[in-house]
Amino acid sequence: MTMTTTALRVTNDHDQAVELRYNGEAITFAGEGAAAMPTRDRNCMIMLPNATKPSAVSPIDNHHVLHVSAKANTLFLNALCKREGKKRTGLQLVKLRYILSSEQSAEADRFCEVVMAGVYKGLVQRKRLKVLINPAGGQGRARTIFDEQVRPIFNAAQCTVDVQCTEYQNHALEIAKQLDITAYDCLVTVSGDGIIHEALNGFLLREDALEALQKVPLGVIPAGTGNALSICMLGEKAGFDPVQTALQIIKGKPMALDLCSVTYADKRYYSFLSHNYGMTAYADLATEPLRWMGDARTVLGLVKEIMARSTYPMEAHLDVVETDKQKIKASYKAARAAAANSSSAETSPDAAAEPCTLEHTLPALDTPTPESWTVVRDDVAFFLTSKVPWLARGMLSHPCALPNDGLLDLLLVRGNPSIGKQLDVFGKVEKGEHLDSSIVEYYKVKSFRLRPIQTKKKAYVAIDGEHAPAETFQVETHPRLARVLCVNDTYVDTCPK
Ligand SMILES: Nc1ncnc2c1ncn2[C@@H]1O[C@H](COP(=O)(O)OP(=O)(O)OP(=O)(O)O)[C@@H](O)[C@H]1O
Repeated sequence: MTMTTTALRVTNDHDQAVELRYNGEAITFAGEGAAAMPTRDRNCMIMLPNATKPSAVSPIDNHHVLHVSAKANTLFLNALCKREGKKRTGLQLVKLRYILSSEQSAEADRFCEVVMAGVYKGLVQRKRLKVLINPAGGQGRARTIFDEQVRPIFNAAQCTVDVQCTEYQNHALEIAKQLDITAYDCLVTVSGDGIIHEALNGFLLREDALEALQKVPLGVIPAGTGNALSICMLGEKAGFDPVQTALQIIKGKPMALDLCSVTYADKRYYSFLSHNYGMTAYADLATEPLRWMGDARTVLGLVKEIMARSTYPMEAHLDVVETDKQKIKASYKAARAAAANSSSAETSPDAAAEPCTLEHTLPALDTPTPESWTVVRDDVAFFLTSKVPWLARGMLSHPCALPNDGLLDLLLVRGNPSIGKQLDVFGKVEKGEHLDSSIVEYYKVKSFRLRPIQTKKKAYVAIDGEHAPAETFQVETHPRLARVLCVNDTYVDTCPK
């Protein structure tokens, strides 16, 4: 269906006429004064409509228009536009100002209304954001990243921004637990995956946990060392970009996320990323004193483990759904296509889905698992389940993971394969090509129980990248329990051929 074009004639301050045209998909500029010379301020490029050079910003598509309004004879148009210049990439905040005549007020209001309805179709305008910044996250740059790159974009979109810095470990959990869920449209984390883990667990400690998780989606600004969720939503480059991720919060739709309950003998909490045992857990946790090395520390840890031919004994009980790699790849492709179809339909993709519940269905930890479950009793190089395809930049460990299929992807390497074969697997993990290796098993599982078997060598368990006891625990997936603002229908396409 083609939409009629709405137009508004304005003038720049050189008295040149400019016609703004909106066709339902983009704003374009025409007329004598359409050209504009960019002038920069500290945080944004302000296009002053009084110069003569042609503007490179037109057309501005719906996705990139943040706000348009008319007030006291001025039309304000805020957008994110491609940066100009050879070395520049990415998006930059642009603010345009035009002059309206006094008779134009009603016409300008109508124009703004049409544009705002179009560029925010199906979305919440002027979101009320609760922003949690971890000043200790990443290299301690979260506050600066937010103030310099993110806040100006939220302001330009006329969002209400309520900022709070986390002051100690689990502070984000406390804040989410107490949050007034009627006051906010989104809980934004400015840090790494650790703060997201805390916020989700805070929501889950509430009496109204389900309502809170559904009503207040997460928004993710990557400012930590590990930003797995952000990478999975936007890719390795844009997922690390504060501007692209700020736009995602403004223009994203809530995407359902499965969560997992993790049960130990004495506690239960929730995870959203991974459950890790063996050399991959060692590489993550035992190398923490080498943080100064950056990402290289985990590579070093893995190489050390492979060279030492380390194995870790364990007993795993698995509620297996699929073990055939080709079938898993085929259903991954089908699920991606289905997500795209349902999001292009008029009804929201969530409408067709089963309502989520918080019910725990697994047998107690000290009772046997169902007979239908598969038992793996073996020495393993590692046992790594994940809800996300990328666990870190350059680590596409679970290329068939989906945000809301109700399943975990298990990556398993048993026994003690040759050093060459193991190095080959880790060499290929960057692009997810390790899946086809003969030593890699890749399953879809619904739930599992893992019993690490103690030996003289210290064993590590990492849950969502954090230390967890190397004791028996079980994990159950809870489909579609949380929501996160995402500009795509599902995670970016990661499945190899
Ligand atoms: N003010 C604070 N001072 C110290 N630690 C904090 C503070 N606020 C939050 N934290 C803790 O910082 C930890 C790391 O947070 P997060 O994972 O989000 O960032 P990160 O840079 O990716 O960290 P890491 O590399 O440790 O995973 C969390 O355990 C959180 O509880």
